[in-house]
Amino acid sequence: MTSTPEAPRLRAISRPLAAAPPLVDLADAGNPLLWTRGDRGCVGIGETLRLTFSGPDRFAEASDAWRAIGANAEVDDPVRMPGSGLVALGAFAFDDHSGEQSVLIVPRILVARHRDQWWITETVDLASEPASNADPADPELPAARPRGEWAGVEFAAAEGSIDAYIAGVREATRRIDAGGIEKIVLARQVRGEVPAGSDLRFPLERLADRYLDCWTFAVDGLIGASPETLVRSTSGAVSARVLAGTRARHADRPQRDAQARDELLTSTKEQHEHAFAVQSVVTALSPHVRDLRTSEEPFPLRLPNVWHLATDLGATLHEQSSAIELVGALHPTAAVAGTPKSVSIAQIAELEPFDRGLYSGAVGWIDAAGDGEWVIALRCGRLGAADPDTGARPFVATAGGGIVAGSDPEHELGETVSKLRPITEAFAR
Ligand SMILES: C=C(O[C@@H]1C=C(C(=O)O)C=C[C@H]1O)C(=O)O
Repeated sequence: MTSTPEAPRLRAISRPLAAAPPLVDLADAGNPLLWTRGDRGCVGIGETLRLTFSGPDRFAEASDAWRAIGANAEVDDPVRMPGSGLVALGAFAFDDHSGEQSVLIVPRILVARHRDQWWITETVDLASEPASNADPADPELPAARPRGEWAGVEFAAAEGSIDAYIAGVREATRRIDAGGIEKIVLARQVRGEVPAGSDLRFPLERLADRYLDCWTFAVDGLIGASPETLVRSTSGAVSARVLAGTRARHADRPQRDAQARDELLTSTKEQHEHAFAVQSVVTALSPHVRDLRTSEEPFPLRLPNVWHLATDLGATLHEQSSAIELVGALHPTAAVAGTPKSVSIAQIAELEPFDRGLYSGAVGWIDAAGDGEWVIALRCGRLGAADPDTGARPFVATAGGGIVAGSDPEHELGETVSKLRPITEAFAR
């Protein structure tokens, strides 16, 4: 269901900038809207439009709504880059039946950077701002607000949740042994509390500085740094990165670390699981693209917390599919659901005692041309509503992994600890 039956009339004005402060500095301290990796990305300040979606058709409805908004918009964009002009940032829930809403947010001001090119976009809703309609002015770069407090967040697993996770992994392997399913991705959660007045730019800056091969994001309270590009679609070029297979890093013991990497590269089980994950993305993407190619051998992707087995895909878009349509076609991949897809989704609903919400859904951005970049919402947590007395906000982080025949529950638990590290460390004091 979309929350706006008729497309609003938006006006977006983009202008090049000579330079700007670091994107993180410009973000709102309490409700950041950010998408960044190295010398690229964007930050949103204020909100002109928020669309919400839910249910099994959330991607199709979002794609249609965005197309209508684009067709109805006045866009003045001499910058002409992917991500200039009218842009929305968004986050989509994992499950068709999630109680959490998927969103597209058009910020009032968007400051964006692509290497040494900077630009600013201001988007207004013409219905609610008739005065500015008469005399459109160039957008002004807002000043970065001074940093506030960061007292840190400590995380804990809810009582019984680790036992429940272990029992879930055991039951998943039992069901896999019984046949009809090869892989089920199971996750668990830890919870912390963000004190009132905390400046979320502290953890965001840590994520962005440490996880250089990841997209650091903050959209509607979903905060994290994901290594897995679901799809990037810019000017007809489509790419994706598939991850499956994980080992903890041993950054202070180089030999042990190299051994972990080699184990991952030579394990038949991991290679098999990885091939499945790649195949699921190839199958989903094929109807929309031509010249689909993959990196030859899975390569080891080194992140500060884990090694992953990775494959990069590239292709050419052969029809007018928007980035959100591609996301809808790909989601959920075997990396976050399992194989076969529909059976594994049903198993997750039975075996995980919580609604995943936006975790393992998709987070990214789309522009008026339908170009965009979306990652799988991993290595992240979600802020909840503030306590009316204390102002503190709950923050729930989720991480999981693929369970296959022979998976060891303790080992899987350890893997979730490694995958939670980006968040637990970035949010620490
Ligand atoms: C499910 C997660 O990660 C996914 C699962 C992986 C695995 O099972 O090896 C590896 C990378 C991700 O595709 C997570 O981080 O929560």
